[in-house]
Amino acid sequence: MSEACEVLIVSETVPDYAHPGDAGADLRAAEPAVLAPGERAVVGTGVAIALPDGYAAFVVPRSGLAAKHGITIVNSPGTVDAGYRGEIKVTLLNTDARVPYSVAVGDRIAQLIVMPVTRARFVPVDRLPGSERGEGGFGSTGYAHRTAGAAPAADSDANGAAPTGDAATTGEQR
Ligand SMILES: O=c1ccn([C@H]2C[C@H](O)[C@@H](COP(=O)(O)OP(=O)(O)OP(=O)(O)O)O2)c(=O)[nH]1
Repeated sequence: MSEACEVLIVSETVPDYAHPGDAGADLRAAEPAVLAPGERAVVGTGVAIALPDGYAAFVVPRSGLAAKHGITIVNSPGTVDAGYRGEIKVTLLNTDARVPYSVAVGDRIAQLIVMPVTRARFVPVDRLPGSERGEGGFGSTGYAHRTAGAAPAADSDANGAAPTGDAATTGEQR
């Protein structure tokens, strides 16, 4: 892991990294919330930071909450800009179809990953340089393995649209 960068913070509790080597520091709820099945809520964390120039922080879900309770973040990853001085908030979503989820003050609801970011200088051109992938994407390389009966129709994608590109014309296994 690279050297720590200093992040100024205003908060009653400082987000902590649970283990050495963890990428994300846990963000805790500063207010309670109850999410009915399928419902979302914007939950404050009581944390405000000032990132150094050239850095951003990303608000990402906790895998435990996702796997055990179906709790995710609507706009994952939420982007915290270096110039943002407001409270970091988490837009939680309860994806469980039946069970409501309650958030108590102090619950760890998300994690914050601080990263250096590059700003692009966009250069308009008429044609892009060639590449091995070309325009292939959205499943163009197919599936690694499917058991019989579980495979989607070979000639359509998830929306029922016919594929384009080489796989469609060569009959390559998708
Ligand atoms: O999950 C998130 C995402 C964003 N933010 C804060 C930090 C970020 O710097 C600011 C604006 O976020 P974003 O740029 O994603 O919002 P927007 O919808 O584009 O609104 P704006 O017009 O304010 O930029 O809101 C959060 O607290 N939590």
